[in-house]
Amino acid sequence: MDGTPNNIQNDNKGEKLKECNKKEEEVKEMAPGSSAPIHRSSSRLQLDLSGAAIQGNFEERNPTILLPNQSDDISHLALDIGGSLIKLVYFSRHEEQSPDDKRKRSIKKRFGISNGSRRSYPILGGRLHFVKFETGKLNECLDFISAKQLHRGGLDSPSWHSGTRPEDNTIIIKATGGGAYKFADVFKERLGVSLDKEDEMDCLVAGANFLLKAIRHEAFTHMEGQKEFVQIDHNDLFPYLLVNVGSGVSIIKVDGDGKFQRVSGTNVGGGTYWGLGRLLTKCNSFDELLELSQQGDNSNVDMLVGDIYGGMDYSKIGLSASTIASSFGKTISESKELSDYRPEDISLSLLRMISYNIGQISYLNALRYGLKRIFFGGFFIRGHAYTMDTISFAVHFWSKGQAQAMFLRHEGFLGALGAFMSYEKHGLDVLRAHQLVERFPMGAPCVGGKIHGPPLGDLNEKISWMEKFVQKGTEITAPVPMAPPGTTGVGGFERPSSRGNALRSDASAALNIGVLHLVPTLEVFPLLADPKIYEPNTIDLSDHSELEFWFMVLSEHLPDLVAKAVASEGGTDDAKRRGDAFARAFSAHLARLMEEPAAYGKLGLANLLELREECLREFQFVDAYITIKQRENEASLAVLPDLLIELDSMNEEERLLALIEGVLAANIFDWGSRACVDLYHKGTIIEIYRMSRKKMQRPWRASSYRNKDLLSKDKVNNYSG
Ligand SMILES: Nc1ncnc2c1ncn2[C@@H]1O[C@H](COP(=O)(O)OP(=O)(O)O)[C@@H](O)[C@H]1O
Ligand SMILES: CC(C)(COP(=O)(O)O)[C@@H](O)C(=O)NCCC(=O)O
Repeated sequence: MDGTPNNIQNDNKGEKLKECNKKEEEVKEMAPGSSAPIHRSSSRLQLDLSGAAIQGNFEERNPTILLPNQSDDISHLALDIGGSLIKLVYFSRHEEQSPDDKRKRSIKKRFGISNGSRRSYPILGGRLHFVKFETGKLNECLDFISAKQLHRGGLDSPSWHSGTRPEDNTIIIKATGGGAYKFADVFKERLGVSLDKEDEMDCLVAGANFLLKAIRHEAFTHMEGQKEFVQIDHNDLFPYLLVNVGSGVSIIKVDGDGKFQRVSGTNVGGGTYWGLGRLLTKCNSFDELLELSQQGDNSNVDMLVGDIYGGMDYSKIGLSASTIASSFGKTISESKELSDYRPEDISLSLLRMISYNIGQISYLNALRYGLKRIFFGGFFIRGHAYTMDTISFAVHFWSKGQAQAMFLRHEGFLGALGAFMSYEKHGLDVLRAHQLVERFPMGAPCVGGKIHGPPLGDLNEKISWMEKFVQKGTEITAPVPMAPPGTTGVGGFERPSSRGNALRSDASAALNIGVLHLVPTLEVFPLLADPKIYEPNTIDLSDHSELEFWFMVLSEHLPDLVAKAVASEGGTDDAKRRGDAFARAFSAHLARLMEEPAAYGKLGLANLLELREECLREFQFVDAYITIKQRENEASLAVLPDLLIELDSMNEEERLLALIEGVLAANIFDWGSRACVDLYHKGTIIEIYRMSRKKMQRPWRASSYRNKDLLSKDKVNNYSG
């Protein structure tokens, strides 16, 4: 199982590496030409605190602190340089701002206006981005960092922001993984940065704990093709087993924040699958190898129990005839060459062998420590349905259902996130789930199971790419292979069911994670009974008929929305082009979600509508309903004096009710009534107000709130957002 000297305890782990690290740090901390150590502040998030002042009332518990000299454009980068892949997590404070936003901010700055948040720094609003490169293509990674100037954020010098860089001021970036040692010189040479090395196991645990505590719907189970998100109770998270399947596999018992023990590991991991697979199949990429496995039949390569027992089960010990008795065992008894075997079969056999093995070793370790929950991370998992099913199957089978395999959406980024967390004062650790909002770049549609298109910086590029895409007439598909349930019952390693003709879309070249928007100003509605279990989505789209219904609603409504969006931008040719591109991108994402509702995490109706907004914004439609809003505002203002007279004539109680109903009428009511939407087309907002107060039936009072006739498709026409 393990048999290696790898079971290092947290307290003595990596002493040598640490020592070497320490020496380097000592050198770093000495100011040149002096014996005095300088304060090593460069590993902190770079906040310019000069001129900081409390704004407003000093007695307040959390007064706003104004940082007048703080640049908003902080980027912050952490790396995990592994045996196979380099993972980057970087933070951008205010990326992609319009010049207008910048102007507003500089005005605010000039007049000393804070961002309005009651919470004070150091909690930062911004975005966390996740990117990966192959370690063998280190130069691409360096080019990326350099092009985006991500390493700038590592420089703790106010003067940097004004453009001068003192010669002796070294940029320091947090990094973990073996490559932080191996490639330290290259980083120094190419980017002039020093890698501040963090222990890999520390980082994996910190990353996993952060994700499990801070991100809603981070963990999920995957059994027989079914993905189910698991709500983790923060107070009942520890202990758990963390299995990181990277090039090799580390198995860690986690008891708390910073409290863990690496209890085992195995050298048969992701590197084994990819390395052996490449040699045996001549595949050019990991994804190609994984894709091949989808068409494989491992019984051509593996020796099954039935092969040994003349087609019979060995039921006495619980093994069916189709159970793999020996991976690749069939290849010894035949006088065949490698070329006589189908690469597809080899890939599948290898994938099953390694996944089962990892599942089994993990289970044994869970058993050893009495743990019920096993979280699997690392890029070997690749969001790949069949891999996850296989691992889950092994854990379930061996533990007789006592232990559970769970997977993490940010599977490959645990280490990089942990390295990021090791920057002091980024404030991330105190952010809570509701302050992290995940958004997906909507510009590039999904074709053949892959999100296509280059990383587009410029909208024109995005549109011209979209045009090419349309010209080609490429069919938009997002196949989700779901073979019929294939287990025969007597146990053993049967074939898990999520296998089919093509790779699942979330195992495509793109990552199935978005950008994490950190919004520290978001607060939980104080009257919620239990914010932890509150689910804002009243319509759960994991019910496929519900999803189909909404897919149809949104698709049918799309031309109308595009027309409005184009009109909102003056109906110009450019707006038409953008509208067309938006429609294609959004349709492609809808198609993907139809095939795989959980592709972007747990999906509810609110997410779908938010996704549509996001997509509109990506094609630079600021507000598709602006012209209608203007029309409504004008109409409302015209009748406002009469309305005020009417309200004034009421007694206080009546008036309050009328006011509340009026506010709701314009917002909630239109979500539920076809009649209301008809009014939009014929009348004005004020008419809706009057109608809602007089004779229209309120949909939320109807016996069947979820009745689809009441929840008409027209409710998506609402523009109140
Ligand atoms: N594009 C890819 N290129 C190479 N390996 C990949 C790729 N995508 C997934 N993998 C798998 O992920 C493994 C690396 O996982 P990762 O968690 O990044 O570990 P490491 O830190 O060792 O690089 C590879 O060994 C391979 O099995
Ligand atoms: C040495 C490693 C920690 C490096 O991490 P990786 O780059 O594979 O993510 C890992 O490969 C590992 O745990 N290997 C297993 C070695 C063993 O326990 O047998």
